[in-house]
Amino acid sequence: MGILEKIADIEQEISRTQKNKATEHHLGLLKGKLAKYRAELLDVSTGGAKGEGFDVLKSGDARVALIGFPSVGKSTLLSKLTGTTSEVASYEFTTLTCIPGKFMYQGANIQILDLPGIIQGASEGKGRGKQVISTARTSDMILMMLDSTKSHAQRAQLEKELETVGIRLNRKIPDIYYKVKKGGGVSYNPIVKQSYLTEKLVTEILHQYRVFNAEVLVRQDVTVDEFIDVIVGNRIYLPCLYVYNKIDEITIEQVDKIAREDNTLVVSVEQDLNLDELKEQIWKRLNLLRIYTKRASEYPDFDEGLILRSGATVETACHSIHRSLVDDFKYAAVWGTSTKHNPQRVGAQHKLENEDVIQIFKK
Ligand SMILES: Nc1nc2c(ncn2[C@@H]2O[C@H](COP(=O)(O)OP(=O)(O)OP(=O)(O)O)[C@@H](O)[C@H]2O)c(=O)[nH]1
Ligand SMILES: [K+]
Ligand SMILES: [Mg+2]
Repeated sequence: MGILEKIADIEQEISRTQKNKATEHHLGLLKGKLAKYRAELLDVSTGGAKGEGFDVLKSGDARVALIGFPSVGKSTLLSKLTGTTSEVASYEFTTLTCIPGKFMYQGANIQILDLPGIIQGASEGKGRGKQVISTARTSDMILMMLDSTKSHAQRAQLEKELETVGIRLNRKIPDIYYKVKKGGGVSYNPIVKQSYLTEKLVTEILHQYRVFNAEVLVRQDVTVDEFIDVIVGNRIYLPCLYVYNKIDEITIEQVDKIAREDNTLVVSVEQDLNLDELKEQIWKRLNLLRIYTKRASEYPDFDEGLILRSGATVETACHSIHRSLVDDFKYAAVWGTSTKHNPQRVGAQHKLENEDVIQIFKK
């Protein structure tokens, strides 16, 4: 039996099995097996999926991947936002490769990738699915474009394709410490009460992956799927914005209903509706910091700024100003929300926040 058939079998068995306390353990094991076959299929663990993506040079401060079914308006958006031309047409699969473009927002240079439309079964290699998904894995954020005139089910279908290949949307990395050991068996330590995991289930799932000695420290109440994610590894956690396009074709009541959903924005790319808000929402989800630098007895330069990743420290800022600055670094003065007083004298490990102003003092 091929892997695809094995996967289909297990999926069928999972959907046939009633979900209750008595079947929980069995279902957990099935999920473990399913994740294993999927990993084999995609070969992500061996790096097979790498390099299969479209080879587009990463440039700018962050990368956004446009994912959606055919003809939802992805290329129309790329052309509008970036001025790069990507062919737009009313027929499906107009775009057959990856077209990069970029736009500036809040001083950040944001790269956006227009990709071929994906179809159901993409995760198994249908269409250009594998390439699109591999490229999506290299991005910092997914912009999932949906057609607001079409069935609402499209969103769940696309989410499933991405889930299948280990992309987790708008979710945090489960707080589990997991380490494979040389001996001593499986040591399972839940720090908080678990609703789904048991020592037996954890041990048996690990056995499916031929892991017989490991330390598992679970620091939050997790689902079986979250546990499996940690075991399989190679998961990618990305922010996702759901963008419903073509609202010019639906009623105001319908627009209102869609707009109320989480992480969702309604737009009409063609009619220029809500595109400024779209840029703002992209910026927010990329979690970038804009930091201003200042010289002694001068005002900060609010036109120029450093664009850093969330979590960046004063040391990171030094690096992005000049390579050798860290060596000469004595201390920094910081004004902004990251400090108690303004200015505050801080060391290299001080964490910066958006819109902080920083002045570096050298030895
Ligand atoms: N009514 C309406 N039509 C739009 C809007 N945006 C794009 N379209 C139309 O939707 C069709 C598909 O647009 P594309 O940009 O080619 O869509 P795509 O998602 O890139 O399609 P593929 O590359 O084939 O996957 C075109 O006929 C566009 O004119 C919009 O806001 N409203
Ligand atoms: K199209
Ligand atoms: Mg296109």
